[in-house]
Amino acid sequence: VATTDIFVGGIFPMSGGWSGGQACYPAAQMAVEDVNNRSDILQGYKINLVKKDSKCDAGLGTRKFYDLLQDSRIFTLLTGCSSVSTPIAESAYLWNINVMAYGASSPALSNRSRFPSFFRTHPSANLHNPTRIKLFQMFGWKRIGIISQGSEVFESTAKDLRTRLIQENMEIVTQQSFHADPKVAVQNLKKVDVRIIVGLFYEGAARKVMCEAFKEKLFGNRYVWFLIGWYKHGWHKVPEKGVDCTEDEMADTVEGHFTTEILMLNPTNDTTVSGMNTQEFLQRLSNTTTDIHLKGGYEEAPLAYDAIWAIAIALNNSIQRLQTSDLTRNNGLILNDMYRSLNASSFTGISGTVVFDSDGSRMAWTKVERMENGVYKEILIYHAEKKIMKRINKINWKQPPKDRTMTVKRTLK
Ligand SMILES: CC1(C)CO[C@@H](CC(=O)O)CN1
Repeated sequence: VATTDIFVGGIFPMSGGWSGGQACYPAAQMAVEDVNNRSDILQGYKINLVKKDSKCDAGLGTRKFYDLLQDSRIFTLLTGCSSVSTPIAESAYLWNINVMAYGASSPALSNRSRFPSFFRTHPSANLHNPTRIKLFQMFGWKRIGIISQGSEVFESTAKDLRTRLIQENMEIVTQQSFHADPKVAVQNLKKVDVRIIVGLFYEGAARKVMCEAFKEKLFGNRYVWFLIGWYKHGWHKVPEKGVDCTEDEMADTVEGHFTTEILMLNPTNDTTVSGMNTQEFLQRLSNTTTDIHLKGGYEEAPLAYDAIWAIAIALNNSIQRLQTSDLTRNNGLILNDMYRSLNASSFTGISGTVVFDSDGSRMAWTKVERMENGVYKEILIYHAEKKIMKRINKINWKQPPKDRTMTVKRTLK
């Protein structure tokens, strides 16, 4: 049977701020191979992934998008990095192209009017916020401080967190932001005696913030820090320019902090739409590249694998309604039909159930860990959309710290 070739563009960051293409490209290739080997999906069609390297740079990514546009057979695109996905997703619909981001976390991308044909298997960074709020409610914390690094993804996340805190009648005692040096921001946190603090910054800045916290004595069992869970293992022990705290001082400061992160690997052992479970996927992935677990984007590889499946399943629905000649970006037929199919996606992927919200963003499980005796302990997982919480381990504290200095009410004799 003659097969019709389908060409999917793929822009992968093989280096740069987030070098996620190193593990995500092999994962996407694996999905292309698996889909092409199935007789029950896209029967008579063969997917071809046309790869470009963006180096996680917006300018280069835009040039690579332009290069892919020279191939008129391409009508769907995979992208990584928020900085690269944003300019592409802003204009792709003008060429009748659907965009599926496996590696873009910026909350700003959840905006249908600005990104009409954008979907992502990578959840928005905002997904951490309902989980943070859930923990505040569990422990009766209503006075919250926020300290964020001045980059778009963290400013947007802080804005969303503020909105949610106000909705929950919680008090934002202060919001401090910084660019390079967090010293003043941390001093300002100390001044207002805030005890529950959410930190939104990259890993390098986290080392600077926590050293300043040590100097301001903004740590210990009267304080609770919420940091981000995707820093690399032992992040607080890595030497950092401008950080003069010792390893022990850093260890004392980070002891007891919580982290939130988005689960990118299906937490169950379900058999997924591909026929594999997560362990089989990880085994096959490790066979594609030596030491792939040390490469950029290893955590996000399931998102890239599922991005291809999301496109294949949507396309499989669309070709029931369209002709092969309609698989082109010369008209809006496949753009609109695939958009409809993607909107209705709901399948069990390696990264969990793949469902997109009305802005094309992925819902997913989040995980809470706490550093106890210098080691991260899994506390619970939480699904904000399903409102399901699964506890894993107990927290090792006598009682939760208070969110303010408790003034003892003097009873008049
Ligand atoms: C969890 C992380 C590291 C957040 O940034 C994403 C990259 C980006 O949003 O540019 C990749 N995944």
